[in-house]
Amino acid sequence: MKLYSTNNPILEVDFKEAVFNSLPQDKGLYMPHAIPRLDDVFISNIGQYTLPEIAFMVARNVLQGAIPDFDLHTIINDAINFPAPVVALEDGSYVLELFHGPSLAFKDFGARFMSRVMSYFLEEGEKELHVLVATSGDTGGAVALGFLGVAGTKVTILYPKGKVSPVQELQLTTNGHNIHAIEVDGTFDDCQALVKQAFTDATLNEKFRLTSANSINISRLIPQTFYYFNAWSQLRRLGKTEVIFSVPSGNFGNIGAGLLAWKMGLPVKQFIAATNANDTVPVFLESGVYQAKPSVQTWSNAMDVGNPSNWVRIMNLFNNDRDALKDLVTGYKFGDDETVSAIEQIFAANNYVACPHTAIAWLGVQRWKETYAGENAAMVFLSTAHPCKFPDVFKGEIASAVEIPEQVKELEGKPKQAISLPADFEAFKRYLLEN
Ligand SMILES: N[C@@H](CCOP(=O)(O)O)C(=O)O
Repeated sequence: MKLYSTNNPILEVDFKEAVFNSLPQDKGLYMPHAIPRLDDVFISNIGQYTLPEIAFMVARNVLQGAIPDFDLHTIINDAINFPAPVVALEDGSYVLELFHGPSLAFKDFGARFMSRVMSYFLEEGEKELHVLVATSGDTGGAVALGFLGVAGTKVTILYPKGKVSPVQELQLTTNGHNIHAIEVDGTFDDCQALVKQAFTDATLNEKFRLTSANSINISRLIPQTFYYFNAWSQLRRLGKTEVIFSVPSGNFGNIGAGLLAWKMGLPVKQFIAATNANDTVPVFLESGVYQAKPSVQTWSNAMDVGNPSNWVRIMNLFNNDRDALKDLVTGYKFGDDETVSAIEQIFAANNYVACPHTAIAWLGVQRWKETYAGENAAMVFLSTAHPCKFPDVFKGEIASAVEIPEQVKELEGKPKQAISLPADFEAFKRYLLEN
């Protein structure tokens, strides 16, 4: 498998180098030179395969031998050891539940696969790997659990102070060992900018072996393709012949993975990129003007991203042709009031509690159905996080209906371990050098 930089199409690095570098020096993002189509027979018969079997076939197809089959099997069976069911709702739509992993968010797919791949590639006696990650809520917890105790790694998580939910904060800050947390007085975009700047800083790169666990790292994105294929497998078993995915979108890694899956031959009729008030992409799709803007805080905090990192990858997949992209991707934006009302409507119609991000994806389905009356495709909205991560959002009987999983109960009372920093690169750099 060879990868290029979105800023330099003739660059060629192998998978291991892309995983450890995270970002090319030219500040582009790595993309595979070839995204081979999966065998048609496999896709036609996908309904007979399990999630780990699908994950293996998909990973092998894209990695092209970068990890030998036996080792890839081991990595996948260890990493993807939780289900991702498609659940039919009373209103005729389907919810793809991606929150059954240890951190209760879809990020477990990427973080667990990535940590095992890095550990596989790390050789004994090599310099410690310093993993930097910015989070607006869910990535941090998944990365913390994915890397906790992984020999030869040290993780630093940056999160925006006061802008993640209390459960998310506990997931990030109570691990100890090789996991360190910094609360940054700023937004997620500030955290992401600090991490990106660290990769281009000569002193830091001399002293540390830095890598990123955000979806800018290609090894985070590949495993997120697995659940799209697995959803299609479940829909085929239900006799469905067409699918539309509505994806709650912030940093655009999730929908980016869906588009990679589509490139590999997954027959998707349409993707809906559903955002909150952080609407950089819907505005671009509508107007052609891409204007990154400071993120604003919403109830769907993990999607509070004003400058989505993966957008460049998505444009690249479509040769920067907005019209071609618009044939497959529709952008919708929804406000907090609509989100809260969607949570109430979903509960009233289905007795189902959706987290705010999930509710936005459901709203995407509703908007599509209003626009295209008589749509026959299965409408699947992605549920990216367990509702218990957002207790402040729910009231009354909805709040009472939220089940609290064991791993959240266990977090109660654990002391927060985080240091505070301003959104200032020199302060961050000093912290890294002194610690
Ligand atoms: N929504 C994310 C933001 C970081 O995105 P990533 O997919 O690049 O890790 C979060 O929950 O932290």
